[in-house]
Amino acid sequence: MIIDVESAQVGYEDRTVLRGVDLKLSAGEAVALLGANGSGKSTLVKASLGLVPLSGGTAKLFDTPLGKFRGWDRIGYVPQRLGAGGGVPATVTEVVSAGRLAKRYIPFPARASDRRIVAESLEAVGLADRGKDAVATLSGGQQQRVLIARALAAEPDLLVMDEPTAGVDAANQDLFAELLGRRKRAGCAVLLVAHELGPVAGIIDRCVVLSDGRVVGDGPPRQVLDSAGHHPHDPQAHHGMWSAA
Ligand SMILES: Nc1ncnc2c1ncn2[C@@H]1O[C@H](COP(=O)(O)OP(=O)(O)OP(=O)(O)O)[C@@H](O)[C@H]1O
Repeated sequence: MIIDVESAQVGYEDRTVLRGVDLKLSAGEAVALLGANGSGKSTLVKASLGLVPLSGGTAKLFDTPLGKFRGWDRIGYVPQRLGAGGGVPATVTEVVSAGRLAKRYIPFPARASDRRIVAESLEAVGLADRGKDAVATLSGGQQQRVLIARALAAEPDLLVMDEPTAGVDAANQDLFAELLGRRKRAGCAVLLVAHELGPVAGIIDRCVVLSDGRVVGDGPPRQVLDSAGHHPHDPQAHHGMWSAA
């Protein structure tokens, strides 16, 4: 099992945000994490990676309890949004090259093999011609694609992406889906937080739906989305998610 979270509980200050959540992800499997704003999707992702502490339950990565896990170079993680950034204007290529850091001791100058995969990753997200540009000069959607390219450049065994296609246009979402499919076929496990599946729907094996810190659906996309689409209590909360799937 690549991710194995059982009965996870997480709270911020005095608020409970995850209330006993299970999440399992196998090699070569792609899971979409769905749910309304504030349902706990990002928190579950962070808890799975040890970025927020569990107050209850257990979490393993690659069959290893989080506390003992050392294989961070096997994981590509794209957080929700690129931070506002400090004073040094990083270029697009630098940010993507950082995805190779975990693979080696001395980061620069990059080896030819590193440069090749950085270039391929940029090409795959449609940014081949922007490599020398400062990241800050890119649009929000383009910056998001820089982070996606960085995660891909690390050739991870687990890709975790929090709303990777927010702000990415339709053509590039197709490209992204294709790329994700390729990684998956190479045996990579994929965990995706999404509001809408869009073009990515075709490569998703399973959807896990969160509501108020609990799993309320877990199964093949069709099945989960159909049943949730007929949810009697809160149709508005899921509006848009179903229509795209
Ligand atoms: N660092 C934090 N400190 C305090 N509360 C937090 C923190 N991070 C998240 N929360 C709260 O926890 C709840 C779950 O947030 P989370 O980001 O996990 O949800 P989400 O499903 O990913 O939402 P969204 O779709 O809006 O990103 C929200 O009510 C949020 O305000």
